[in-house]
Amino acid sequence: MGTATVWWRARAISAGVGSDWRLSEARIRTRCISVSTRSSCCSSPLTLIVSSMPYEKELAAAKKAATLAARLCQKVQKALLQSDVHSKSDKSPVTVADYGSQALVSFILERELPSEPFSIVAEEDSGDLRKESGQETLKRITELVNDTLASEGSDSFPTLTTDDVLAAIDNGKSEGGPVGQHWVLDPIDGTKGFVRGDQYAIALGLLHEGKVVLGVLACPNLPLASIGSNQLHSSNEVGCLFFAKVGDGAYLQALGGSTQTKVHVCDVDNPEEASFFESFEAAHSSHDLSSSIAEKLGVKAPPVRIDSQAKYGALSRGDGAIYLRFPHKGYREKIWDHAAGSIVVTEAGGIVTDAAGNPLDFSKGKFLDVVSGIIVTNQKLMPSLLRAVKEALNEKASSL
Ligand SMILES: Nc1ncnc2c1ncn2[C@@H]1O[C@H](COP(=O)(O)O)[C@@H](OP(=O)(O)O)[C@H]1O
Ligand SMILES: [Mg+2]
Ligand SMILES: [Mg+2]
Ligand SMILES: [Mg+2]
Repeated sequence: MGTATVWWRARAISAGVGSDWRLSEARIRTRCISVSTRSSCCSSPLTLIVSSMPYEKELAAAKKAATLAARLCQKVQKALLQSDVHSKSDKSPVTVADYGSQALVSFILERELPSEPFSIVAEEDSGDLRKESGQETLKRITELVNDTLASEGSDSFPTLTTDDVLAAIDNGKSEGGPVGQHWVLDPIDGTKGFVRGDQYAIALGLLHEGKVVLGVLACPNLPLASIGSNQLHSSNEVGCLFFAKVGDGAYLQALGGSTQTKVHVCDVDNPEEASFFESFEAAHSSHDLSSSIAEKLGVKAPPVRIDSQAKYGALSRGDGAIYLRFPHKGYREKIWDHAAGSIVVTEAGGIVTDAAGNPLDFSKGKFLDVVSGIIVTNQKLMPSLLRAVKEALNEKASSL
């Protein structure tokens, strides 16, 4: 077999696995306990017996970690004190909740999956918390983490010290890359939205050999009902947990707990009926360029501007049809801003590419090198969206 992923069509014979499965070569190697070749009574070329659903326990651990982190963030957002917001060296905001969420997710994953090699590529680091000026903040974060663990209602968690919290945050120093398994964490995506009291997400993905194989998006402020422009809101309840595993579809459940429902991107093929999402912050994505693209495509609805990967979640359940992201010159996208969101959307039937139509490559370390921007939509609209993007980018280049 070559090193490229080979997709097998196989029948998984295991409790709860009744349908056909697509399993990658790597997953077959790690999960398969027995392989029998074609026999006279079997029409499929291979019958695989798998020990368990692939990435099942990783998904359970990721959901638990993201749900607890969301609880911590909700508590902080409710009573956001000025002293809880700090500025990083790049002048972007970071709060006690960003650090607390990263410490909590790192701690839970390592604890829940003790037999697996542990690597996380995460946004925050403990540098500022190790300085004299960071000691009060570190104490506050440690309290928040311990209070959240205690609220789990299980006394099996130890009380973490400030050193434990620093170590858990620094687990996130991994560089990722094309080999092995790496968690990818944005402890709060949309910190500016979080501080404003708006949308944010806890975004956790898993890379296997450079590909995203699992993603969880906790969106504490996203309504459970659609936020699509022409939907009647049937409920005011907020808090969504989106999750997806490769080959298994995308699902949504209430963050507070409920049965899961399978989600699918909308199947609009007429751009006049499509609505699109973009960043709330014009500094993160050019609103001028997206409006030019929307106009060329024939989109009539005004943009829906929300913070964070909640945009990917909303798109995965068909609240809108398109997500446009065009950072300003010189900005390099990071894998934690897209890993979880992209698998949720692709497993819901959507497509995520850069502005030239290339798939996103998560195997190059913490940066995502994309051509011009990131676009997301359904299969039907993608060809015309790509044409509109190309035209708008050419127009912009010739006007400079
Ligand atoms: N100048 C810039 N251009 C594009 N993205 C930026 C940016 N500055 C920050 N970001 C990223 O945009 C993310 C938020 O995206 P959105 O605008 O969709 O809410 C931020 O995530 P964090 O909030 O995790 O830092 C940050 O990584
Ligand atoms: Mg982010
Ligand atoms: Mg963040
Ligand atoms: Mg940030």
